[in-house]
Amino acid sequence: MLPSVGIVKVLRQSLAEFPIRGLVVDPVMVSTSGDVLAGPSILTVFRYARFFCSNVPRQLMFNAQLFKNPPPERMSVASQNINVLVKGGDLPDSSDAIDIFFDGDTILELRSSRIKTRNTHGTGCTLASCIAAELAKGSSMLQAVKVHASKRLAANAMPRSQKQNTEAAKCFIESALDFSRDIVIGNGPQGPFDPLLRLKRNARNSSGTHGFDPSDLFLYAVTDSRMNKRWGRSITEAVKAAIEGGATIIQLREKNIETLNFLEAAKSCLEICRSHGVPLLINDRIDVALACDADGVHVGQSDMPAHVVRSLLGPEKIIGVSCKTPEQAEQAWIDGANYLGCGGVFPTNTKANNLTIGLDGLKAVCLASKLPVVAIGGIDATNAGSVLEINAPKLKGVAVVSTLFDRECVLTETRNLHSVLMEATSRVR
Ligand SMILES: Cc1ncc(COP(=O)(O)OP(=O)(O)O)c(N)n1
Ligand SMILES: Cc1ncsc1CCOP(=O)(O)O
Ligand SMILES: [Mg+2]
Repeated sequence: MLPSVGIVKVLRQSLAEFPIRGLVVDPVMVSTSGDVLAGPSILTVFRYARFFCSNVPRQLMFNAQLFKNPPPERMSVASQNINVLVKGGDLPDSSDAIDIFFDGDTILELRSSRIKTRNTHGTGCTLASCIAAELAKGSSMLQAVKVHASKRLAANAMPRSQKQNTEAAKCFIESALDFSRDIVIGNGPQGPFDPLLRLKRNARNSSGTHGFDPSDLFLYAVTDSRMNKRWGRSITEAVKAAIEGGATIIQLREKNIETLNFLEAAKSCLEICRSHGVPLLINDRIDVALACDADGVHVGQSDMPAHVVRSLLGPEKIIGVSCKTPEQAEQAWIDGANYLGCGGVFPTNTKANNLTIGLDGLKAVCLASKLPVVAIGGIDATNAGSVLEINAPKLKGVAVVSTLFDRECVLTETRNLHSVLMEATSRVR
C-alpha cells in the first residue's frame, strides 16, 4: 500500500539503488471493502512500473488518469511500456471472473469461472506477488499472468513443466481460492483466503463446532507438558507453534498436571485452535473436555469406554480410540468412535510398556477398520514416509509427541514433518 506521493518517491529512490528489471505495482487505491486508501494523484509517480494490477474500482481512476486525459507532462501507458491487468473479480453478478490484460498494444480478455466464496481478502496482493515471482523466474508478462484463452489448447499439449509456467499467477490464485472457499475465520463480510493452502476447511455445523473431517488426522500433534517444560515453553506456546507449522489436529495429553491448570491451558489452546480451524481434543479427561467445550476426546482401551464417552459428549463431538487389533477396531466402530489411534508402530519412550505392533500390525488394523486411522508411536521425519507408504486407504496420517515437542523449535519440526508427509502423500497417490 503506497498511500501518498511522498512514500512512492521514497520507494523510487530506494529502488534506484538496485538493478531492478521489472516492478509490479498493485496500487491498493481502494480496499476490497470500498475504502479509498490512496488518491489518484499517486499514479503520476508510478513511471518505473512494468506492471500494474488493478481491480475494477481502481480501473476507473486509471481511465481518468492514464488512458483518457493524460496530462502532457506524463507519457502514455504504451510509450512507458507499462502492462496493465484490470481485475474483474469485484464485478457483481457475473458468473465468470473476467480480467483484462493490456500490454500497451493489445487488449486480451482472460476469463475463468467465478469461485463463489466470501474468502477473497488478500487475493489481489497475492496475485501481484505471484506475477512478480514469475517475472523474476524469466516468464513473459502474459505468461506470468495467464495464457490467453485462445492459446489454451496449445498449452494443453505442452510438457507439464512449461504448462505450469504459462498459467502461473491466475491459476495459482484460482486454486488457492477454491481451497479456501469454506474456511471460516472471523465474522466480517469477508474472510482471508489461504495462499499456502494450509488452513482447514471448517464450515461449522449446527452447534457451532467443527464436524469431524478424516483429513484432519494428517498431522496430529499430541502435547506433553513435561517435554514442553524441559524446553521452557507453555502448552499454549507449543500448540500455537505446532499449528503454525502445519499441525491439522491437536490433542492435549497432559498426564502430570493439576486439573485447574489443565482446564486453563485447554481454554486458551481452544481459542487458538478455533481461530485456525484446527480441532482440539483432550486425552483421557472427559470432564476437562466437557468443561472447556473441546471438540472431542481421545481414550484408550483402559480408559472410559467409548460408548459411555459418546453418551456423555453427544453425537457431534469427536471421539478417538486407541486400537492395536482388528477386534478392537470393530468394537470402537460399534461404540460410536470417529477414528482410531493405532500403535505403537515403532518403539517409543513417550509411553511406558507400550507394545510395538510394527507396520504390519498397523496395516492389519487399517484393512479391518471401518473408521479412519492415525498411526502413532515412535514416528518422526525419518520414518513417517514409510508409514504412509503402507498405502492403506483408511490411514489418514500420523500422530506424534516427542518428534515435535521434545525438540528446541516446535515450529521448525512441525514444518519439516509436514513437508515429509506432503512428499510421501504425492508418492503414494
Ligand atoms: C492419537 C492417539 N492414539 C493413541 C493414543 C494413546 O491413548 P491411550 O492408549 O489411552 O494412552 P495414553 O495416551 O492415555 O497414555 C493417543 N493418546 N492418541
Ligand atoms: C501415546 C502413545 N500411544 C501409543 S504410542 C504413544 C506415544 C507416542 O509418542 P511419540 O510420538 O513420542 O513416540
Ligand atoms: Mg488414555
